[in-house]
Amino acid sequence: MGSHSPSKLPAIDFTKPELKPGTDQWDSVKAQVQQALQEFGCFQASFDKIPLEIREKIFSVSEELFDLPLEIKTRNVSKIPYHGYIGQHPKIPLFESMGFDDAHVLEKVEAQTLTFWPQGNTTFSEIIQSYAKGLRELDQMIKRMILEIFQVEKYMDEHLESSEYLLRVIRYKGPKTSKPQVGLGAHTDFDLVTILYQNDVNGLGVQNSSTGEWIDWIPSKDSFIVIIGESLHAWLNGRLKATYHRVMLSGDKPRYSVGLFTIPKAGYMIKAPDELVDEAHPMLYKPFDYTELYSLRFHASNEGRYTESGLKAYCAIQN
Ligand SMILES: O=C(O)CCC(=O)C(=O)O
Ligand SMILES: [Fe+2]
Repeated sequence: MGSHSPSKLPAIDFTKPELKPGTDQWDSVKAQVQQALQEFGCFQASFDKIPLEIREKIFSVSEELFDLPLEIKTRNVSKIPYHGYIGQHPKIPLFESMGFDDAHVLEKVEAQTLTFWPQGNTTFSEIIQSYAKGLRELDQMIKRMILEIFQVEKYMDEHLESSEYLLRVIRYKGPKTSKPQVGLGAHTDFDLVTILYQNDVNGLGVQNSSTGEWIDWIPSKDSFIVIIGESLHAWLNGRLKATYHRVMLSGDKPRYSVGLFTIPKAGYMIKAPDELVDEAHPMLYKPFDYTELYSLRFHASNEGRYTESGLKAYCAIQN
């Protein structure tokens, strides 16, 4: 049920066994998604298709990865800014992150694993891959529901074909203070949809897109946070806002989190479909290529990715 009160994030249950398009259950969950997105711009999803063991181990294998020497971690490189290793950044000193492109594909993860452990690390690659593969199912259900809500579900195949998955594991050092410190400043993500999961050290806050109120997320082992990114905001011609979120930390325990990001493929132009453009909703953004714009934005700003949205600055249409 979408249990709402002003300072609690809507919670939606995706654990129903027969959650298939066209069923009553689907429509009832979709109605909750619609309400949550309209009122809040974000929600928490419970989802149990990833075995609990994998959900627990994702943090211990992350720890193993982050405990590697820096010169090994920095082998995690990517053409796209922020997809590879990030750490020791003066603006976000507590934060460290590594990315895995196409993490749901075992061979891809295995190949990347070899850059960290030349002799291989089967446990590591299998946990990463099964986590990403399981969560991809949730991502695709949510995307289909969103397209149905705006009656553009005929574009579902195009969405699936034009996007790819990036899994990022993140560690925040405990700041060793009792007063909360910034782990990651308030920002929107630039992708389509992000699904976040974390260990038992809280810290994520999300902003209600209607009221501006910040809500601390109190997670549980089977709940994930679903965040709308700028690329989906643009593709939907503004029907949904991108979700502002941030991480604040206190104490000395490290916080581990993991994000599944859906990224439009390089070369794919994000452009709102005709069905979503009319007199009441003039086209908001010029078509853009995620990779190109993201790189441009990243390089143009000293703060890298952690600035406010660059989308308006680069491609807003003056209506
Ligand atoms: O650590 C988290 O929960 C949030 C991470 C995040 O917002 C990001 O990497 O974009
Ligand atoms: Fe984010």
